[in-house]
Amino acid sequence: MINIQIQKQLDGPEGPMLLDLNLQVPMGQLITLYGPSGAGKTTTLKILSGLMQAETGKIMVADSTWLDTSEKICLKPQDREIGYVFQDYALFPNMSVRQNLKFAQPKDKDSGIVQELIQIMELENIQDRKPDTLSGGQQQRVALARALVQQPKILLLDEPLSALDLKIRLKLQDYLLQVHRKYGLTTFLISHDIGEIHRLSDWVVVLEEGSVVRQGSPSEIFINQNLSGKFKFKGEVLHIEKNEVVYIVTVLVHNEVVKIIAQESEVKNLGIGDAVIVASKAFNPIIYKVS
Ligand SMILES: Nc1ncnc2c1ncn2[C@@H]1O[C@H](COP(=O)(O)OP(=O)(O)OP(=O)(O)O)[C@@H](O)[C@H]1O
Repeated sequence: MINIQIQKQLDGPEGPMLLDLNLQVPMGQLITLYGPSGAGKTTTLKILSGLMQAETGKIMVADSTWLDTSEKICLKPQDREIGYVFQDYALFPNMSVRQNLKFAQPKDKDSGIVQELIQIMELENIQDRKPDTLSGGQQQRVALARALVQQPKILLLDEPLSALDLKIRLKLQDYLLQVHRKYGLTTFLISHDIGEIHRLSDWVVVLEEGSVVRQGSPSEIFINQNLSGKFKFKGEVLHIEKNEVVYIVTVLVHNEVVKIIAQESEVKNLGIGDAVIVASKAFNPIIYKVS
């Protein structure tokens, strides 16, 4: 179990904001932090990694205490067995792919891991190249491999795929799931992409203004939302994207872009540019064509 209880005063988007979390998650899961900009998602990952300090709090990972402000315990980032991947790849530009991985490898750890990750992440053909000769997707594969060379228990992913186009993103999601499972990691992902969250996550934690406002499985969070009142509005279909089990329909309503989860039967006759009504039905939004 990972037990996170942290408090930190932040300068929120609309003034002072208290990041105040009390979160328990089982080891081995892929947990997504979801929520509006400025909610405190990145700060949470930074405090977990030890790159930023909480004012008060406690972080327990299985039996080990990473942080306990009342006991003045605060493990250094390098002692926390964490791998971190950001949106920008932050690779060493003067080193080849293999050298980037070798450099990250702890001296006392298994030397076979670099070769293993080169194979898993399919980096053989680019292992002697420098990062600036690689595409974004290739660089992000290297960044992921480099984080895993350290054989972390916990992988922190701060919107690692958001700069990539959809096709590459889907491929990278497969790599992510593969390594998450193979190495028995506990992974914290920040993502705004509902399709990605559905594909990858076991558990979703929704943060707003520094607090957890909801948590549950992706379906509980995005499909079975209990909407309090009925609503109905007209819009235009901008995009339809198939996820493994559902469709995500992007609809323009006035100046708002809204994403709706829909079943196959609901999108069968829908096309880009169609006028639609988005309405609540028995607490779940449904979508249907009006012209
Ligand atoms: N060291 C700090 N001290 C005070 N305020 C901070 C500090 N670091 C970040 N903040 C503020 O805390 C708020 C939350 O930032 P954070 O980066 O955690 O949000 P986020 O949910 O990751 O947002 P986004 O989705 O835009 O990346 C922001 O308003 C930010 O300006």
